[in-house]
Amino acid sequence: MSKLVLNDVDIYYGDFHAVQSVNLDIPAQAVTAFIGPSGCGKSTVLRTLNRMHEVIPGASVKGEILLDGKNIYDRDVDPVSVRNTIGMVFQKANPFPTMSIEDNVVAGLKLSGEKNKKKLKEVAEKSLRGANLWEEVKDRLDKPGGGLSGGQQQRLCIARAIAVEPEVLLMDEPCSALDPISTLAVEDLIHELKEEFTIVIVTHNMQQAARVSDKTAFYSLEATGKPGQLIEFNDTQKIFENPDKKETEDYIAGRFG
Ligand SMILES: Nc1ncnc2c1ncn2[C@@H]1O[C@H](COP(=O)(O)OP(=O)(O)OP(=O)(O)O)[C@@H](O)[C@H]1O
Repeated sequence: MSKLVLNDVDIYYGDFHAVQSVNLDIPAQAVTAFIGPSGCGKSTVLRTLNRMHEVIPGASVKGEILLDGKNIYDRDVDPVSVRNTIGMVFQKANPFPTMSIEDNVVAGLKLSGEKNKKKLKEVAEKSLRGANLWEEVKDRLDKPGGGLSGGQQQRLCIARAIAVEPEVLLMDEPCSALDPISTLAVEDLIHELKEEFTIVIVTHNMQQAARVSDKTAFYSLEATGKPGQLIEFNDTQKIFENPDKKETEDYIAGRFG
């Protein structure tokens, strides 16, 4: 079943047409990877999926993006509620550095008015367990988030993202700042999280796309200044072993980009 459906999505930064006519069905409880050369619009498409694109001055989106069949760009939809349902994890782990580990995890819940200390503690533990970080931090929950290693900070950010119980998690190169061991820890986590969430991940690392994703969308662009396009979308295995388009094959084989 599709969780997110993009119908004829065009994306702009002011007059610049960054991405052209994307049609894509993102399946529920699976990992979908976005790959393609630099500047083809992977992050731009990702940010339209939870209405983060429009916070950039002059930025706009045309077309429809349906979440469970409802267009998230309809006038009656509150962008804040979209961002609660569709959480995001960024390239660089961005915990609040001086805030305690526990408070980092429940920051979003507190912001939405939750004050019950028992409930906050429960959610913190559940989310840290969910992010495979609990065992490493359970004895120092009151210590600053900034004191964790890079890989731990990224898992802390994932714990923070899942604490508000989203349905979809968007990840923009979540491992690009991590060492190989932390990367594997986050990849294992992504694998577990898809039981519960729909995940969309932008990655430059093709091995990573092949390892973690069920579906892969390959984007490209004809030339700098031209809009990015979705070239091919299919099962990850098919994209990597026997793509339909020559452009995809060239990119996967490292002949382009
Ligand atoms: N805030 C912005 N304002 C104007 N143009 C932007 C902005 N962000 C991105 N762009 C442009 O939109 C196009 C797509 O960028 P985007 O970052 O989505 O590509 P990408 O495929 O994610 O690239 P990379 O792999 O290098 O991160 C590029 O031409 C980029 O310069």
